[in-house]
Amino acid sequence: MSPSTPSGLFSGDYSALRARFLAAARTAGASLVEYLHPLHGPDGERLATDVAYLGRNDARKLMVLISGTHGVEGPFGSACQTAWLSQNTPWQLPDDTAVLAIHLINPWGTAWSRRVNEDNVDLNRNFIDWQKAPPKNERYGTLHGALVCPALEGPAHDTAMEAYEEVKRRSGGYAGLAPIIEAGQYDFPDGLFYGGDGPVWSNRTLIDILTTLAQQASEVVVFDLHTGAGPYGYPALLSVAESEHAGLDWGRGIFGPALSIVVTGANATTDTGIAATATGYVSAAVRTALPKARVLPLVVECGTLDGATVSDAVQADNWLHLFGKVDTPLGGRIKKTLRAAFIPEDADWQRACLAASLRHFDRAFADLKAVGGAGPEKTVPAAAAVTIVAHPDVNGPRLAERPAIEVHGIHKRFGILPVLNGVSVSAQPGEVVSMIGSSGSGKSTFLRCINLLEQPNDGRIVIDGEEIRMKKTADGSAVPADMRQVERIRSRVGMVFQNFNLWPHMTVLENIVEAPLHVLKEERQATVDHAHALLKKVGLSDKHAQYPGQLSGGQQQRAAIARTLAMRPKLILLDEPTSALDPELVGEVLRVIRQLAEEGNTMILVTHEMQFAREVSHKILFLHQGKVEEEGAPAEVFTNPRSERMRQFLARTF
Ligand SMILES: Nc1ncnc2c1ncn2[C@@H]1O[C@H](COP(=O)(O)OP(=O)(O)OP(=O)(O)O)[C@@H](O)[C@H]1O
Repeated sequence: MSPSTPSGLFSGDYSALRARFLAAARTAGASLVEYLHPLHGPDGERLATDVAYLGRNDARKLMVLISGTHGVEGPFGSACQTAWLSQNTPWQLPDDTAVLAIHLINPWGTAWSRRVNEDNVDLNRNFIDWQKAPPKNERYGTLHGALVCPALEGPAHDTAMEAYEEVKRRSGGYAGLAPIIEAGQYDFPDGLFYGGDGPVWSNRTLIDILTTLAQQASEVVVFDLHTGAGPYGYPALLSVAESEHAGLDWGRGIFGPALSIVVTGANATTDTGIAATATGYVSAAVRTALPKARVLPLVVECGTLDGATVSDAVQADNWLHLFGKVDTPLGGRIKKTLRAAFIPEDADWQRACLAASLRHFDRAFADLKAVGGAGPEKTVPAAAAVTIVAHPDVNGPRLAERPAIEVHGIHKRFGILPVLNGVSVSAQPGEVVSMIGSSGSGKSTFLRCINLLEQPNDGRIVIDGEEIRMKKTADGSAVPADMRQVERIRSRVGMVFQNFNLWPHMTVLENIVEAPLHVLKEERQATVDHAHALLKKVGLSDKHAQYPGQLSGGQQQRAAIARTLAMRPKLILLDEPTSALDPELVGEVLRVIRQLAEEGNTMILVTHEMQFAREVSHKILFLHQGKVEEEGAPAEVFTNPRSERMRQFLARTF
């Protein structure tokens, strides 16, 4: 891979970055350790920080590369790591020298295109000494109200803007404000440059990685890879320190005037574009974590747009996550602006930043190898990779995962006929819940209430953390308060019906691409490619040009499942997906559903296929006359049913 052709290396897609890095690390012969993050990415993907280690475990000289401290900047650091690992293949290392590449230390931020982490924490302000009270930033407090204003327009917005502009004028423009705002603050969890209230997951993970894999080293060079400050396309090489230390002289010796040293402090200044007033940098953390080593902490900082523009983009993104919605046109624009402020879609910028960074790595690495005399270099065996899956959280409580769906106390009447009498269910991401029960017990009605194909008369529905807002009508029953919200949430919930519901006048392919093109406004070619991939997955590659009427029932249902998956749903509801099929066609549809379960899709399944429900589900709900009569793990419910009704039902159906 040549740095003159970086196309694709800077992709904003977390999974693509990860796949490229892992492939490069494996080819280089690295051992890999995966630190799983407790949360998922926007497409439901598992998030992790990947760690590649090249060389002997007892190597006393170590080069460390860290990417993604600020999530949205991750594509730059990832590109550097991937290109450097690839460029040096086959790897020649002396016995005493090793390389440690820490890929996307804030994986949530990269996956969700945020500078901060999942708790709105700026990781580069989080590495403070938490035994002491966090630093105070009184002047940020005076600006907070103007920086975090809920209104985008109108009098409240105008007042906030006037206040902000006034302080900016008095400070001599954004350059005067930046040292206040970017110094970090520990009092406003919804604010900018928030440092947190304790060590966050990425902090604990970085320290665990260094403690586990770097303790043996006595000479350590660390690169932390950033974008967004300094002049456009000119990567600056910095070393950030709270005071002079031996590593800084080492850095001066290697890089001479090319290295800018930034000594931080309450009133410190720098013209590098970063905040000299801040504390809690990664650079401080690596020195604290490796107290016995001489550490040279380096930062590569690639300038993009001017400071005020980058700051506006960060501020807008903070507004979006506090008060707006990401999946709206405005949300899309804010995200695009934020990404462009940190990773310009400009091949020249990307090429220049990548090439300069790789030169810095080469230069530092050559010096590191020479420290104390360079030993003979040996080729790293290509098959040395050992994959260890590390547990995600070693030092603190694991963050609770947000349920994919929570439904509380649903009531539904048809006229005077009560059908659902307070039914509740919840499913964690990746769980399959099956609803069983006699005909007429309310299973399908419940499923249809979840995505408001039927309007429940009472109850609460929370999908992927967002509650469907309801209001009461004159007769006291509840109806959705905002149909646009319902439409938006519905687009995240896939439904597979008993009778397939394919459009008869459209080909299979047209059926699949219809909603992604018109509802999600996806780009045509990408949608068509995705549709073909889904048809392959459900075993219908050769049927894309046929009309539903030309397919068997089993094939139609598999096409309907592909159509549901094309919307990349967070949750899939399946309403008796096999009950309209001839018995010999049931198996092919169940196989596809089983595959979806194994791939970690969250599903609620209404079915009469008891054996299948038992095998595939995490939880079973038995409904009787509109109430949950029994609920539990399949092994419990099917083997030791508690209620007499459940026993009778099983006796009839098994
Ligand atoms: N639109 C409707 N109007 C009036 N009654 C309805 C309507 N939909 C369902 N019902 C009634 O609500 C009750 C529950 O029906 P539902 O289809 O939810 O049950 P089910 O458990 O899914 O049954 P099955 O397993 O037979 O599909 C039934 O008595 C049904 O007749």
